[in-house]
Amino acid sequence: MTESKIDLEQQLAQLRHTYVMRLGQELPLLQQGAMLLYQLSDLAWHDQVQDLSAKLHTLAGSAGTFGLPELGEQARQCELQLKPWLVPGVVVATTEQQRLIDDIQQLKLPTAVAEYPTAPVTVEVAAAERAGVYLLCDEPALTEQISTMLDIFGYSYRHFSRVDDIAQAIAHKPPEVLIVDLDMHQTPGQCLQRIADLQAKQSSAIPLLLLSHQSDFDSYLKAIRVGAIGYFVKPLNTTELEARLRQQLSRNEREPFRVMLVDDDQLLAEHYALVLRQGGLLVEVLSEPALIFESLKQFHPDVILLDVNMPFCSGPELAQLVRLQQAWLGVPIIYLSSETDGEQQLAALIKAGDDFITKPITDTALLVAVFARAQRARQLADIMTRDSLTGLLQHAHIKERLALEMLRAVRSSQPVSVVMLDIDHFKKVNDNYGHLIGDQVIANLANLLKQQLRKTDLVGRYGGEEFLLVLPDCSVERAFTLIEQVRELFAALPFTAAEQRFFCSFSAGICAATQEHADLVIDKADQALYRAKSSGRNCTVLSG
Ligand SMILES: Nc1nc2c(ncn2[C@@H]2O[C@H](COP(=O)(O)OP(=O)(O)OP(=O)(O)O)[C@@H](O)[C@H]2O)c(=O)[nH]1
Repeated sequence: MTESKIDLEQQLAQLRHTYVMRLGQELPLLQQGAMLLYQLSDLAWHDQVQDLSAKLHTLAGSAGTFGLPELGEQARQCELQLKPWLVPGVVVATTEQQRLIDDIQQLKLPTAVAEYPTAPVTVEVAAAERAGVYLLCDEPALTEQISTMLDIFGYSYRHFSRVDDIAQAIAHKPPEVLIVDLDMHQTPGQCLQRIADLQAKQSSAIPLLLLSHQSDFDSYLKAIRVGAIGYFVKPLNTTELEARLRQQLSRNEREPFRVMLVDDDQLLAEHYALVLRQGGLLVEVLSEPALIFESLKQFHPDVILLDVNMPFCSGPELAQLVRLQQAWLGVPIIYLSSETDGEQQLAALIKAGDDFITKPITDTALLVAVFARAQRARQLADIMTRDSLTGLLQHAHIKERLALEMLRAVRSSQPVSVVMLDIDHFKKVNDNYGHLIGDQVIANLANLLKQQLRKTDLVGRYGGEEFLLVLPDCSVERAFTLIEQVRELFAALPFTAAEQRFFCSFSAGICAATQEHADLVIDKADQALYRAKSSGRNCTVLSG
């Protein structure tokens, strides 16, 4: 067992201990409160019913989370009995009240509280334990095409032309990604069977990218059944293959998903936060709803998890508040609530909010549910701000990010470099080889830029074949060396169209982002680019 897992279990056990201690004090108070029903009438009786209902609701939602599912279920049954009494003016027979009071007296802590069930929070196999890319292909031309792409983009890879050899290598050290040409000398069926045998020996499936000439439903189905995460129909588009490969390999570098958790029950909130953090998510717990806007601005969550029943300000009210501000319209709001009544759930969703997760929930189910929603939210946010051909930031968004980086640079006194980059004689590429091939050239340059620059650098598609780069903490001299390297790599990247091989190049202009307006800085980089074009293209020019 890893140290962090032991640590998690100790922390969860501590929280559970505190919870059980708290219940030891709260249950007798709840029972005394129920006895009061006999003595109260009218408004005071009604207030007491509301108070009991809220306490039973909280107990129903939390007890299961802390390993007391029977107690949670009993509390839920009591809450349901009480529900019709919440209607103003209702008359409740004494026998019915007696039954509820008896049931509430039955709510007890088990004498021997079972050990806390270990949280089966799954952790993926660390990338460091795996080798880079393995390629299985016995066709020389295709192998060369893929190897060139892998070389240029700097992937570490090994090539195999026999299944037996790759099986041995995998047994020694499995790769992070396996690329397989299904049209090897065996039939695709045989090849797939061998891959399935290899996958069966792994503790977690190797991500698989398959190449084939077949594009029927049956072939796709068989592919996903052996663990394919990508399927490429020939003739192979290496740009697409590289983009998928990078997506897969950069999964471990992706910024963690950010979750804001709003719950007035601190113990529960801490428990959920621990579980989510253990699953690799960044969690901010907010117990003071009035601070929501400040927290949103500072934390920028991918998902907001909201309790429904909170004093002073309910979950749906808080959700409506969040939706008042345009900036947070796209952030999904999920209610994490012990509300099981479908109608109440719908009423909350109609006000604001997107989904319900019902408490109690197991740790794994919580992690999976939140992870899936955060991932989807990040994907959608990307679609809204990124260009569909290249996955780069769109014109308006890269300009916005430049302005932000310039502000940050003032605070940190670090230099920011701005690069304007344009593909040379691109009109000719389109005219000679067609628009689709032109698109491929643009996408390839985008991939190369993403791959060569740092995670913190920002790359945008400024215009058709024009790119704007923002490089934080980077002097213009360093930016020059970096862009020259990318320029040389791009100029060496072969493209193929109708059996013809051709090469492209780009020109670039660089300037330092000083304390001017972002538009002026872009203008300076553009003038440097113009000078690069006039001095023969395929070169980089520094502004000033
Ligand atoms: N395939 C493709 N072509 C595009 C896209 N956006 C713009 N273009 C084309 O890019 C070409 C740009 O041509 P010009 O601005 O004349 O520049 P150029 O031919 O690259 O020449 P220089 O920049 O002077 O080296 C035009 O033919 C546009 O139609 C795109 O998304 N896809």
